[in-house]
Amino acid sequence: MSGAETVGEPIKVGVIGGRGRMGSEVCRAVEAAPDLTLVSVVDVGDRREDLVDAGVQVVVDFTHPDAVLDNIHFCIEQGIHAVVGTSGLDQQRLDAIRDSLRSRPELGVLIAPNFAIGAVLMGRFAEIAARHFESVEVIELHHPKKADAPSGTADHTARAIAAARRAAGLGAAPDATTKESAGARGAEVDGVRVHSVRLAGLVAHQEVLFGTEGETLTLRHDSLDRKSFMPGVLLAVRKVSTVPGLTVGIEGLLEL
Ligand SMILES: NC(=O)C1=CN([C@@H]2O[C@H](COP(=O)(O)OP(=O)(O)OC[C@H]3O[C@@H](n4cnc5c(N)ncnc54)[C@H](OP(=O)(O)O)[C@@H]3O)[C@@H](O)[C@H]2O)C=CC1
Ligand SMILES: O=C(O)C1=N[C@H](C(=O)O)C[C@H](O)C1
Repeated sequence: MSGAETVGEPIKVGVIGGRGRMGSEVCRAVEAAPDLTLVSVVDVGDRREDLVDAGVQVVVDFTHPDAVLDNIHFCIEQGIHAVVGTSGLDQQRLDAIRDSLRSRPELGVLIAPNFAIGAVLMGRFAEIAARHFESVEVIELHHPKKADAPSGTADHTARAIAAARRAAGLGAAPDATTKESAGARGAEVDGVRVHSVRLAGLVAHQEVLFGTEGETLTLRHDSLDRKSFMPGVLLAVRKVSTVPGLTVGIEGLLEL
């Protein structure tokens, strides 16, 4: 099944990880959307085949970095479009998804490190700023139940900044540290330092700090509620069948 955008008929949506923090929010958002219908919710211990039995056209996955790749392969095998928010899909895993999609070229798999419009814009602004500053560091701050560090968003931002710096001919950011406690300078992602904070009370936040002689620029985004991700998720659900193949990020759907 692949034609999810049938005019007049609600798109049949299934959610994997539907009892989690994000998955339950997605279920509420889908149920409130008149053009979508929630027909299957799957979590740990449930049969993924229920998605197929329910005639799901688009699956939304918010599960765990260890589970997501297998779920995507399952969707492709079953001919179901997939919208994926789960983090942990590195280049090697993205290549495996592209391989898998070769047998089903009509299907769309849309993976977004972050579905919040402010976070997407912050990434774009960071790319623009990157070539103008000799120094840059990323700080991501999240709730303490988050499974992975650094966050998928921070990883994506750091790699985009690194690519922009390379294109501008910038070398490594200055850093004369020769003595440090383990972890004090954060993780290095494509040459960019990324610091991860886990703190009760937080949801999902990121700062990108730029510096050059005599000035600094700080970009900051705050998701204060998981509802912030829902417009992006619903947009992806509505559009995924129109963008066959693998799409990373919702920038294209937002025409950014
Ligand atoms: N792209 C974006 O905009 C966003 C992405 N995320 C990402 O989404 C993912 C989920 O985050 P969050 O909702 O906070 O996490 P939760 O732990 O709250 O939810 C994940 C849910 O998936 C379930 N689950 C785990 N493995 C499987 C599996 N194999 N099959 C079915 N269900 C499974 C979990 O069950 P159990 O608890 O029993 O393990 C849990 O109910 C993370 O990778 C996070 O980084 C989060 C927010 C925004
Ligand atoms: O786990 C979270 O909460 C989030 N995960 C995503 C990530 O790893 O970047 C997106 C957002 O930061 C919230």
